[in-house]
Amino acid sequence: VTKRNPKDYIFGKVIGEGSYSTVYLAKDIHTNREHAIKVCEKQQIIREKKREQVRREKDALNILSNSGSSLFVKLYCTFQDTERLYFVMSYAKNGDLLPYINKVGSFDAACTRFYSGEILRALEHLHDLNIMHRDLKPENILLDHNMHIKVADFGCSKILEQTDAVDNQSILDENNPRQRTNSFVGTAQYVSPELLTEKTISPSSDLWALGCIIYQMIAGLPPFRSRSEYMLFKKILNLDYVYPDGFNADAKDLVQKLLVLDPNERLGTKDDQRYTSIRSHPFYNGLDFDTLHVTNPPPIY
Ligand SMILES: NC(=O)Nc1ccc2c(c1)=C(Cc1cc(-c3cccc(C(=O)NCCN4CCCCC4)c3)c[nH]1)C(=O)N=2
Repeated sequence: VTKRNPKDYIFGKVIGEGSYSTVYLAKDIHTNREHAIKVCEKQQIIREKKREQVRREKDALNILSNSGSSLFVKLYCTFQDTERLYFVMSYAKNGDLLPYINKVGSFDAACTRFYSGEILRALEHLHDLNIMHRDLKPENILLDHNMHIKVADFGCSKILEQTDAVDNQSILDENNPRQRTNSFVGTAQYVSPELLTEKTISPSSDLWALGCIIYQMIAGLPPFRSRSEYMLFKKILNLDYVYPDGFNADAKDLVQKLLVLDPNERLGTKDDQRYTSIRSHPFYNGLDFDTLHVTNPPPIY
């Protein structure tokens, strides 16, 4: 197969922007298929010391693209020219989850169950592949033409190498030193306490973010908010958040079991098979996780 180049695509509107990348809607002139092409400026990557992140993103996307799951954006191909790197990925026509939460203010229980259930299935798949996302938030949960999710943006992801061997089971073992990472990752409102303090890396940090997202689907805003990042981190470390009146009681119980300061005590971290204890929480009563991908999503209104 000949290597693609920018001339194989008609570039359209900008559909995403990052500190060192821009995502364009583009059409492949040979297949007429629409793609999202993430274009990274090489100079910017070097200036921002993001080479490691770009490499991790490509490695994670390659593993996921060959894993057979439709719950993630697929990486079709990559190429480069003198100034830029190009990642050709799936185009999710309906954009990300955040404008939908903002548009309706609050998801009803059926929508919260369905969409948090799809995110849970994505985390089961991701963590079973020893990959952590580490920047899970509504803006990184995309919606395809059928309104099913596709998780995007693996720029903060970490593939747990054999040497790390850090997953929730192994860090339960007292004499297993916690792995430390020196790079702060993620978005402030959704970052877990252990990433703020010991810099521990564990899949459990994505379960904390899931708790924040479930809260936000129902309350309309994330649980921890402040204009100052320092105050925001203080609130996270003090578990300083409140449930609005009328918050679904089962969802509240589930969020309380995910927004736990100790990453080893979060619901799901002791499961032999991920994440049976979250799937069996009363909030998900009646939801068939194994057919979610072929179920028509409930309308968001
Ligand atoms: N950092 C990254 O890697 N980012 C990526 C990667 C892959 C990718 C990606 C980002 C995508 C982002 C994206 C953005 C959009 C988009 C942008 C602008 C407008 C819209 C849009 O109007 N969608 C209709 C949905 N609206 C939403 C609000 C309520 C009414 C209806 C979609 C569609 N897909 C994508 O499709 N594929």
